[in-house]
Order: sequence, then structure tokens, then C-alpha cells
Amino acid sequence: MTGSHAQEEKPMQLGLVGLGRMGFNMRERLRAAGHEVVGYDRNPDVSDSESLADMVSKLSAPRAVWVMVPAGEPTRQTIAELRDLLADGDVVIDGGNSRFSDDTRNAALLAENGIAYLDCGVSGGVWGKDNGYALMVGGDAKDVERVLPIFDALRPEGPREEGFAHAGAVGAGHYAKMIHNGIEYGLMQAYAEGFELLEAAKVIEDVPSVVKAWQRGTVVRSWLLDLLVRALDNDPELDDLRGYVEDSGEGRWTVEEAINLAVPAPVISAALFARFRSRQDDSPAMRAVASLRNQFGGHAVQSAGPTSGSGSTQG
Ligand SMILES: NC(=O)C1=CN([C@@H]2O[C@H](COP(=O)(O)OP(=O)(O)OC[C@H]3O[C@@H](n4cnc5c(N)ncnc54)[C@H](O)[C@@H]3O)[C@@H](O)[C@H]2O)C=CC1
Ligand SMILES: O=C(CO)[C@H](O)[C@H](O)COP(=O)(O)O
Repeated sequence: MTGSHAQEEKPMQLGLVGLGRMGFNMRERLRAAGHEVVGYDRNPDVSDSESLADMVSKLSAPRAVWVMVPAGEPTRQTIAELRDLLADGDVVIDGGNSRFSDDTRNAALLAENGIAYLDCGVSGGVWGKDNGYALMVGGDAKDVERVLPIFDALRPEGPREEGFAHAGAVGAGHYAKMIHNGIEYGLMQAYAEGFELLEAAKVIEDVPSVVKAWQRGTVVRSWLLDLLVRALDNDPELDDLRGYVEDSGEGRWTVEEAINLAVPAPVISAALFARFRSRQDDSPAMRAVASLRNQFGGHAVQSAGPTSGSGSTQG
């Protein structure tokens, strides 16, 4: 981490649960900023503590604990355990990609023992250690204020408002991160379709050089474009990997919200569905379309060969 934040001056102690791709680097960044981090991970190779209880026992009250484990059951379970290990006046921050609807439940559970709760959407991926993490926080202002030195150490350098937002009450941080990820799906899909079109067009002789040229001065320059350039530097036609794309849930939740709010979100929805399509070897829907065209118009279909899509054409 280069340079410094004016707000970093108050060193804090933090318990950090989950030291994987994100938590491990966050621990590094926090320590580099002068904070004391006591980590716990189920993987003893990276853990500073033997158990969650052991981690908590190494912290001085009032304690702050950041949870950075997989979203869903592992996060809910960790927070339920923290409810019994922590006490009145402590605070828990969930930095994972939890669904915003989990936050009210987690906050209520912790409140039973007087423990405060903040939800924090984190963006920056595995690059955050050096670049900083953009943070979107939900919860009470007084709790946000308490852990501001931690947020300041994690966020990118520069004006706080350009890498940090107290987005609203509990749930607002994860809601903001959900929409961020929905946008991420749409942006990635647009670059991906542009890439495929460039590849398909016979007029373009060097696709990576065109994409690289877009990095400066263009309307479409962005960090995702920079990452595409980086990927094409290593593998100019991206043929070292399969076009199979998983999803974590964030895109689905964004589309669910679009439906709940009756907000048209055709780009994000299409990007989500493109991922589902990427997991199919053949498309039952397209078999139905081909079959119907054949039924009504006698249009040719391809027979299913030993490998889908490679069959012969039938009139
Ligand atoms: N990888 C990314 O780009 C980003 C991930 N996130 C979120 O951050 C969280 C962590 O993600 P990653 O670090 O990528 O995942 P990861 O799978 O690399 O790491 C998760 C870590 O948590 C540990 N763990 C799992 N259950 C545990 C438990 N009950 N107690 C203690 N440790 C436990 C695992 O051993 C592992 O080291 C997830 O909620 C994810 O959605 C958020 C922003 C970006
Ligand atoms: O939050 C992230 C980036 O901002 C994570 O990388 C997340 O896993 C991306 O979402 P998905 O796995 O659904 O593509």
C-alpha cells in the first residue's frame, strides 16, 4: 500500500473471520496500515487462531469482528456463533456478498445480546490489497463511526466519498453491492459480445490490439476492459478456457429486485441468462425452435449426432 490516509491514525484491533482470496489480502492491507488483526479461518495454514472462540478471546472489548466467509449458510452460521461469543457493545461487520435480506435477520439476532451489526458490500476482488476496496455500508451512523479507521484503511486512497459510502440503514450496504454486481454482469456481457463480434469479423486482423487500443481515450475504457486486455495478453483467443460461467446469486437477486420494483432491467437479465446458457451443451429451447420451424415451414434441421450440434442437416 502506498501513501497514507489522514484518517488512518487511530490503530484498531479487528477479528477477521475468513482468510481466503479476500480476507487474506484484507488482513495484509489492514496490518500495513497499522491495525492489529486477529484472523480465524477453518484452514489452519492461514489462521491466527485455533477456533472462532479462540479468536474472540484474543480481542479486547469493545470488540469488532469482520466476517468474510462464503455468503449464505457459512456467514449465517458464523454470525449465529458470534452472537454467543461476543457481548454487549461489540460490533460485527459482514463484508461478504450476503443477500441484503439476510441483514435484518442477522442484525436482530446479534441485537439479542446487545451486539451491533453493519453490512458492508466490498468491491475490488483479489486486487484490493494494493488498489484498495470500495466499500458500501449499511447500519447505524454511530457504529459506522466506530469502525471508520478500519474502513479508511481498506478503501482506496483519495477522497473518502470516492471509495466509501454509508448507504443507509442495515441492508443498504449489501443492496448497493448487489446492484453493483448486476451492473458488473451487464458490462462484462457487453465487452464479451464485442469480443465475439471482433473475432467473427474477417476484417479485423488483430483483435487483442483493437481491444488494447480502446484502453485510452475511448468512451468504453474501464477497469474491466483493462482486465480483458490482460486476459488477451496471456491467451489472445481465450481458447485456454471453456465458455462456462458460474454465478454467485448477486445477478439473480438484482433481477428479482427489478421484478419486485417493476424496473426494466433487460441488459442485466440477459447477461444473467447468458450465464445459464453457457452451462448447457445443447439448448432444449433451441431444439424446440428448430423443431417448430421444421413443423410449420419444412425448414431443415440438424440431426443429433454423437456430439450435440455436429449432426447432419435434414430437410
Ligand atoms: N472473490 C471476490 O472477488 C469477492 C468476494 N466477496 C465475498 O467475500 C466473501 C469471501 O470470498 P472469497 O475470499 O473470495 O472466498 P474464498 O472461498 O476464497 O475464501 C473463504 C474463506 O473462508 C473460510 N471459511 C469458510 N467457512 C468458514 C467458517 N465457517 N469459519 C471460518 N472460515 C471459514 C474458507 O476456509 C476460506 O479460506 C464471500 O462472501 C464472497 O462472496 C466479495 C467481494 C469480491
Ligand atoms: O463480488 C464480486 C466482484 O464484484 C465477486 O467476484 C462475485 O463472486 C462476482 O459475482 P459472480 O460470482 O456472480 O460473477
